[in-house]
Amino acid sequence: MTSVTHGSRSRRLMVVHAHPDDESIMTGGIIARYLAEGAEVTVVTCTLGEEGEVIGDRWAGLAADGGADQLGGYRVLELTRALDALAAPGTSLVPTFLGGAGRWRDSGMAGSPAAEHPRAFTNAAPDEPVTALADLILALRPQVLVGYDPAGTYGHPDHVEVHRICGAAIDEARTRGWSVAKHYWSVTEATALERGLDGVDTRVPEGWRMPLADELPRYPDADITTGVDVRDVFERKVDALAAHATQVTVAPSRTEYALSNNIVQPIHPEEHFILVEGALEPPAPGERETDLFGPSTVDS
Ligand SMILES: CC(=O)N[C@H]1[C@@H](O[C@@H]2[C@H](O)[C@H](O)[C@@H](O)[C@H](O)[C@H]2O)O[C@H](CO)[C@@H](O)[C@@H]1O
Ligand SMILES: [Zn+2]
Repeated sequence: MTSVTHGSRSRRLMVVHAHPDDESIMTGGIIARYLAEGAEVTVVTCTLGEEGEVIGDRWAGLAADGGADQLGGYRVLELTRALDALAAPGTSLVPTFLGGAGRWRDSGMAGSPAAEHPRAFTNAAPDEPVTALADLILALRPQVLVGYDPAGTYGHPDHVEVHRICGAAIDEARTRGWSVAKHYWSVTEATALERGLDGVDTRVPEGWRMPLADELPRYPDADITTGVDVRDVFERKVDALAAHATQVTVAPSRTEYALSNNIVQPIHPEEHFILVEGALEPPAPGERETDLFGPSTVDS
């Protein structure tokens, strides 16, 4: 049966991410905004982030490399805290790990020996994570699914795999009875990046540095189909970033952050997306959607 869903109560959003911290970095605003508007939001995380570097001394001993290899468990706590920060009063949000917590492991940056680990996400049998995600789609029936672009955001192998499994799982779910109405890639808009970095160099926190000219990923403005204003939930997004304290440091200004590489990155008040397929009413050339669900979403 097909019905047109306008009310936010029937809106169901699924965001799919590689590691704990990506959800807040790339989609913290839309998670908080749509939750606050009454939508059901599912944050799928594919690994525990076991291979992350650790900011600061307090938890450095948890790292995989030369440490106790307990960082993954600790990042579950950080993710739980971040999702709490994004959830408006009266709403709740808990982690959903693809395949269950611990099923797949952080593969490390490109070239890392961590990719050889038997549970490494990029070492999985190709169809396993796809079917696991399709199972979640069939169970939760999101009208909108947000994943990553083909480059895997900045080329991280786990991000590239998230891109692959999202497209494949949407296809599999369609054959098994649920059509995701709209599939987006979460990306950074070039102008938003430039605007966010403008003027920051005069107040870069001690030890941080400005990014080199093309160091941070971005897409030309013309490629962006959708921009969602998240200013109303901006402080929640900042608090969620701060919850990932082994991975993210928020600047005193609360308008920039840095990962363990100490490269300044803006915290964006608008989040940008590329609509991949399934648009009921694709935006006219040169125009942009401002709502992932758009004026109406078919809830088939
Ligand atoms: C945002 C993100 O995807 N972080 C990943 C990434 O972490 C980066 C990596 O350690 C890199 O070497 C550092 O320079 C950078 O500062 C880190 O953010 O890769 C990690 C390992 O796979 C992953 O755990 C982390 O979530
Ligand atoms: Zn990541």
